[in-house]
Amino acid sequence: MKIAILPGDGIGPEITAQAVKVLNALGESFEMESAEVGGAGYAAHGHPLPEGTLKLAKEADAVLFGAVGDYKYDTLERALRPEQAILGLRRELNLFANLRPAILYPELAGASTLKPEVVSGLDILIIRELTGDIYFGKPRGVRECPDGPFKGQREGFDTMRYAEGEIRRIAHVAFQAARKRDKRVTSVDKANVLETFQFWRDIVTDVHKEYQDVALEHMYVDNAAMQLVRAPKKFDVIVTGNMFGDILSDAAAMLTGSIGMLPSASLDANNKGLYEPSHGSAPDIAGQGVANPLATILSAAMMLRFSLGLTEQADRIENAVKRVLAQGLRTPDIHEAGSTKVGTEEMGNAVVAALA
Ligand SMILES: NC(=O)c1ccc[n+]([C@@H]2O[C@H](COP(=O)([O-])OP(=O)(O)OC[C@H]3O[C@@H](n4cnc5c(N)ncnc54)[C@H](O)[C@@H]3O)[C@@H](O)[C@H]2O)c1
Ligand SMILES: CC(C)[C@H](C(=O)O)[C@@H](O)C(=O)O
Ligand SMILES: [Mg+2]
Repeated sequence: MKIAILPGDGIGPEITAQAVKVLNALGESFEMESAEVGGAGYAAHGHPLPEGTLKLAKEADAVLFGAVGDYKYDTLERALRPEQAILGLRRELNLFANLRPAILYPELAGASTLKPEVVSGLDILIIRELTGDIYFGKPRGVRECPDGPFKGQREGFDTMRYAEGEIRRIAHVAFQAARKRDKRVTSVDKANVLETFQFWRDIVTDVHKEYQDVALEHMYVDNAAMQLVRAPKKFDVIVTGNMFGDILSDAAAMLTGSIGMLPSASLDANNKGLYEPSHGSAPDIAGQGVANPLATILSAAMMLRFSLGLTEQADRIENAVKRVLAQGLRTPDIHEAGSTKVGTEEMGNAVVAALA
């Protein structure tokens, strides 16, 4: 089984190294090959998603991705910015289904900024559509404003759009995932204002006819953001579009104690996938050896489960993470009084040591 390792920028290489160490400790014979991506891709090959990196990602059975982004590249033309690498991979590999599970490990109840009784037992699955919406819609750009009080000035614009088939396939993913959980789906939209999301609501409602054993509710995104911090345990599966999913999943991450705890799987129609933490390259802490590697290690577990069919090995990693948390080991982002502060590498080593 071949795994493409794309560490990227900032804390990407630090956290990916820990996940690789854990994978190597499982006793399987994975073939792993690394390549530059993001700012590192631009620096080495003049492009954030170099041809060789894309080829490797396509031919591998799964991709383990760190993070991309570096403020020093923010003034480059958009096509050359690090973030284009992850967007390009999602599009080129057809990774339309992004699964972001927000689970609160009981040991971290005190690390969340919300009261323990609000978050304890939290287990929600955010399913974010990943290859459509305003992220990829065309036309986009800066043009001369055609009318209204600002006529003649420059205006920035993007296009929000969803094709029926794009909504149908992500709705199926959500209903099928719910069947394996608490059988409840909340579809999050902005149907009260946006044509795209009235259409989204209509299509999700239609797909739901095939899943009458699953309860469906619709919720506006502003209310969903509020409910996520008011009573997050009310949710089971949340399905939403690309942009709303981006925002809500960062909010959900904080319920789990830290964004450094939230893994993700980005899947195509055949469960081939790219696995990455939900957070970014965290330039503010890069190179300090303090980043939390658990979201990346848990993403590697998702990779074993969804793309490589190694369920038992995935369980081993997830159980090892539970053990290190029970031992009281904490990177600074989840540290609280009475726990033992460790760095990125120590945390990775502890997970390896805790593999049963
Ligand atoms: N998929 C990706 O590669 C991805 C995702 C999000 C942001 N980005 C990029 O990352 C760069 C920084 O973006 P940002 O600051 O808005 O978001 P970020 O997620 O990188 O960081 C937000 C905050 O969370 C902290 N944080 C993130 N991951 C952490 C971890 N594992 N352990 C401890 N703390 C952690 C950071 O220190 C920072 O304070 C930008 O260039 C952005 O475009 C990339
Ligand atoms: C870096 C950026 C393109 C990306 C996104 O917006 O999808 C990130 O925020 C994420 O959540 O994976
Ligand atoms: Mg994001």
